[in-house]
Amino acid sequence: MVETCLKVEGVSKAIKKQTLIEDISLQIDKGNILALCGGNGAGKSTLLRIIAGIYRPTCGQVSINGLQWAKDRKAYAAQIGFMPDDYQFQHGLTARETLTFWAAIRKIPEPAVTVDELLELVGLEDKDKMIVTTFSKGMRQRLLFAQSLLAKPPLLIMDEPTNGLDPFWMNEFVSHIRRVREEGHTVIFSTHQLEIAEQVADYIVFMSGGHAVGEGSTSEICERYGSLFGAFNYSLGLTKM
Ligand SMILES: Nc1ncnc2c1ncn2[C@@H]1O[C@H](COP(=O)(O)OP(=O)(O)OP(=O)(O)O)[C@@H](O)[C@H]1O
Repeated sequence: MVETCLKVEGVSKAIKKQTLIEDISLQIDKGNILALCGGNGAGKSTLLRIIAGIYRPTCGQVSINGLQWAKDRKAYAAQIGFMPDDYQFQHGLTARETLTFWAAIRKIPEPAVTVDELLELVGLEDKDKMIVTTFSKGMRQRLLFAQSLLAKPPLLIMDEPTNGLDPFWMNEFVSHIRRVREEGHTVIFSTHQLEIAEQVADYIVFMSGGHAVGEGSTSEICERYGSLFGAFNYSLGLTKM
């Protein structure tokens, strides 16, 4: 029987009378990958932050493996690894110290994946003593990706994970995410890179103006609209089919 990992039901968020997202519902079966696609300001990051427990929804609810943030924060937090799109790194810490620091904050005394393994996975093993604030954008992204895997969480939430990656690391990212899925993890990520979504996502949700404006399995969408790009333009009302 297929089990649901993530369930988002009627979620809206307003800040100071401005509606950021409205009445979003979606779900992901365990071991599947969902990509959120949409233009700038569509509401992707807002939705991911709500799922990660960083923002409280104004209404609606989110459950991960049956757990809700409001009812049991600790158990909910243990379900997730979050890769933010923008992060101010702790000043003065090396790459190794940064991962150890996050493991301590998340109370992972013996991480499921060791810091050495993670540094190697993201190709930073020989940069482990470098101060992270001197890293390039792509190197920072790779370190953020590594930290999201620290606890080998059931649900990985990633905001623009391939932003700033060079073509080699973009391919590596695709391989890592496929491996993560093979290990039974569930993934939700946002991206502007439709080719990445096409390569790894089982399911796509298009967002525009804070609403979910189209969704379907990647293969169905590509068959129906010719490509994700065609569906993206259609979902934004840029082309008529
Ligand atoms: N803290 C906030 N306070 C007020 N408005 C916000 C806040 N955060 C985001 N917004 C607004 O909410 C809307 C959705 O923003 P969000 O960052 O979720 O979009 P996005 O789809 O992730 O965009 P992008 O692709 O450009 O990263 C935008 O209009 C943005 O200006």
